[in-house]
Amino acid sequence: MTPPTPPAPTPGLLSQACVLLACYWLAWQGSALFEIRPDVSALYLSAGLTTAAGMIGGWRALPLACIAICLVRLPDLPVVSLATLDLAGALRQVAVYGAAGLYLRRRWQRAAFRFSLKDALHFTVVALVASCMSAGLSLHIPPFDSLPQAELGGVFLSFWGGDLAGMLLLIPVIVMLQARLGPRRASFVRRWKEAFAERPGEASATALLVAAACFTLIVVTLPELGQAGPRLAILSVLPVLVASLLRGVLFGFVVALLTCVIELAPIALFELPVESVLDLQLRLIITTTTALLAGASHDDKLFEWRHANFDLLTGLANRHRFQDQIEHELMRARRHRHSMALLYIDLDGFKAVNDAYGHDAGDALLRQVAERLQTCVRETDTIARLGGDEFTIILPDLAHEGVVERIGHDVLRELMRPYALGSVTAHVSASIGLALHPRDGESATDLIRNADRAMYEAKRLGRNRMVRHASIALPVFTPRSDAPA
Ligand SMILES: Nc1nc2c(ncn2[C@@H]2O[C@H](COP(=O)(O)OP(=O)(O)OP(=O)(O)O)[C@@H](O)[C@H]2O)c(=O)[nH]1
Repeated sequence: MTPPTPPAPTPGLLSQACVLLACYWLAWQGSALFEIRPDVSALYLSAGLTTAAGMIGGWRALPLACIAICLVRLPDLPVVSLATLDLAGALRQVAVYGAAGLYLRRRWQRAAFRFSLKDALHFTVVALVASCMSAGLSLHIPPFDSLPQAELGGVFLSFWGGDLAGMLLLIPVIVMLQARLGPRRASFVRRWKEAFAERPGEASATALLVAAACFTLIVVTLPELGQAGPRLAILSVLPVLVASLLRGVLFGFVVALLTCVIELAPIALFELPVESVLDLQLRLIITTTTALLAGASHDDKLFEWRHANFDLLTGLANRHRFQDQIEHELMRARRHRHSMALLYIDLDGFKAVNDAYGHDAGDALLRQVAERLQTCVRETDTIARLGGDEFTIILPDLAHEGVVERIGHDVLRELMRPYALGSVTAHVSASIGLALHPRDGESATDLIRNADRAMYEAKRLGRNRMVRHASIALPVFTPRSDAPA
């Protein structure tokens, strides 16, 4: 049996506190950079950070967050006001956004790999409600509680807009960084590449995106647009919409962030006048919400398509896609009078790995098998996992049959190499059944059945070998497909 893998060391409280403090300092400075009216920031990143602290660290992180908020604001505020405004402000923030984070915690942990449309909607609504509550509470905190009635609306809106923009900008970034750049990055990149390879029109989509981005730059930065400028700037949401619909949340959000930077940076750098802070905040909110919702609907469709066509463990084609592909390749082979091969691969001794090292180790081995198979064939060949430890390879456009012998040999050699599974090393081999079109089967059904039979013959003969169907002396199923070579 494998010795249990030691748990990954968790960072200590002190280092967590330092990281949190550094994050709050950055968020505070980032928000201050966009303070376009005295005490009114276009976005308040601290709100998003507190929600993220609740989502990632749970309720234990919240007292720490409260202390961090007070500490980072200390140098920027007169000491007298600290006991009232700052502590009360920190408590308000932690109570509302921390609670929102705790509420989102379970959902976020489940949806760590992607924002589904449902999750994106849910998150947007929670952000909206939390920012409304927080802005409402702010009016009861000094010095805002002594403001005249007429000014309360403006204060409420600037708090609400800044907090909501800050949440919508920051939380998805944190969640996506956590989920996507973690240990599964490699498989994510592979899945991403595969998905792109599958989608046609990539070049025109990119051109469309570049055109939309240029349009935004012109709209947002050209002062000649004069009065129409601020109103037209809402069209800067266009590239975000295009990017999100074409490529999903992650890409859409990157474009949204760039768009927000393009909108905010000139204001902050050149101290340009801003007509209405709320307008600007609303644009940021609309931009980020568009990226989330449009991107999530794209990701949902992609997810469904992947589910229907790919094996989620290995990223290879699944049985359904394999069936489509073999029919398609057979049609091509008949039309061009090419021969085609089907390899039916079943691992030898895989159950023992599962039994000895556990299901997770078995899964890791299957993923490595998939990677190794990919090194043995061309990109145009189709590798599928039919289920369990059964794989198939379709080799279309065969120049001559000797190629199959070589590939079969490569596969056997590759799959025999030891598998490093964490702290243990496992060994398996493979039995391969080979059926060639047209000699070993005209139809997909014949070809699959005959390759499967040849694979069982390889097992019977002692495993770790490839057997060609035509070479087996087996009872005849159909006269044509079982004729000896
Ligand atoms: N880890 C893991 N195991 C799986 C998965 N799907 C099926 N299995 C297991 O794979 C094993 C396949 O059984 P067999 O094909 O009989 O295993 P084997 O030891 O290779 O036997 P031979 O094919 O006779 O050499 C079974 O124990 C299944 O429970 C999966 O997705 N992950």
